Amino acid sequence: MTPAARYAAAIDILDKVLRGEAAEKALTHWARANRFAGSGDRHALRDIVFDVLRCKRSYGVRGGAKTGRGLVLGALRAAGIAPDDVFTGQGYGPAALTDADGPGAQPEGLDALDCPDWLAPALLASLGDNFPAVMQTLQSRAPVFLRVNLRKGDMARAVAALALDGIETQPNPLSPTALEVLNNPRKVQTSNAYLDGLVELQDAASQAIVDELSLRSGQRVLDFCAGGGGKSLAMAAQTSAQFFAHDIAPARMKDLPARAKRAGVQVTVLASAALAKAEPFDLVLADAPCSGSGSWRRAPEAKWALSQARLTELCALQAQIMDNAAALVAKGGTLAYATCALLKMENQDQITAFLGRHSGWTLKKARVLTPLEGGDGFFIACLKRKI
Ligand SMILES: C[S@@+](CC[C@H](N)C(=O)[O-])C[C@H]1O[C@@H](n2cnc3c(N)ncnc32)[C@H](O)[C@@H]1O
Repeated sequence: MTPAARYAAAIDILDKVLRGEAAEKALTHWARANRFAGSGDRHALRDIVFDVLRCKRSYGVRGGAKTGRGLVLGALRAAGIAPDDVFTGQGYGPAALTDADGPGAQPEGLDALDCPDWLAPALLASLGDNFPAVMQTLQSRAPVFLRVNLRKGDMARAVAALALDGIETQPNPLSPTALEVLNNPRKVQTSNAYLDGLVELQDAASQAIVDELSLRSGQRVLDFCAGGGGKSLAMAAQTSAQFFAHDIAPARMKDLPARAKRAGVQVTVLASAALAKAEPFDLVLADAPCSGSGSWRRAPEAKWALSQARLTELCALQAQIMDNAAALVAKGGTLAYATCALLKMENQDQITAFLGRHSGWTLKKARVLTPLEGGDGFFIACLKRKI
């Protein structure tokens, strides 16, 4: 496909996304209907669509319309690419520009930051002076990070193994196990280091959160909201403890046994009904569902889809999950509450409210990471239950 044809396809896909279809689905449908397109075209198209969605608001202003065509026009203007070179009306490219497309405008204020109006006060209150810089960081693609599985080898071995497959990496200061992928990120999942379980795809801040848990051998550890099991695996790679994974939606954990096998670690999957028999645990991690505001670079549609009603619902669910998880912690044990959210109401305020609801718990430590540190935005707090 020519670059112009890719932009034309992106316009069609973006129009579907604007009508409510999920971007991943729209991209998959497009690929099925256009089997001539190779993987290079599909990847390039995906990059265009997600780059645009991150900056949907500012590109709409630059392009003069909140349509697929307007957004792509805005993206080209923002990147300094002459729109006439793409909107040629030739071959499979988008129709030539007319007066109706208009000159667009320079985005300012919340337009320029790609920040939803209703969320700006809460984000500003949570991020303070960092608000503009964080919002600007969320306009760009996230780096790709790997976690080196110390059960299988050290950092030097992982770097060398990846280099043999043409993947250059460099250690990242967020975690002693984190490597940033510098080139060929799409080769990772077919590399020997990945297939042998020496590395796993995981955001560096997500790894830093696990580093905060001070895991010790012999502990019984429950990942209460395990999802795909990313944090279960990171925890199990750190020490020889007994690791358990649970999620209210067990299907989310379906790949966990195979991933644990590849990583050379043991994680026991527990159904909700089995929790009562398995408790108490020395450490329960509650990596709760949240706004995902710390990972909007990876999932930009979530930024625009979040509503006040959904946020209120999430906050109530987070409080309920903390209460449920706390009931599973042994006396003297730890409840670790984590989110990939930037909002205080999902983070520090939840801890304050928990301590107000429950006596006999103390806050041992808390850490806030924003995308300014390089990885996703994350929050973790460790609460100790009295003996
Ligand atoms: C942020 S995700 C977890 C991500 C995962 N820990 C990881 O590192 O890949 C939150 C998870 O919480 C689960 N969840 C939602 N409500 C829950 C509940 N009441 N109890 C336990 N898990 C719940 C969701 O199904 C979802 O998989």
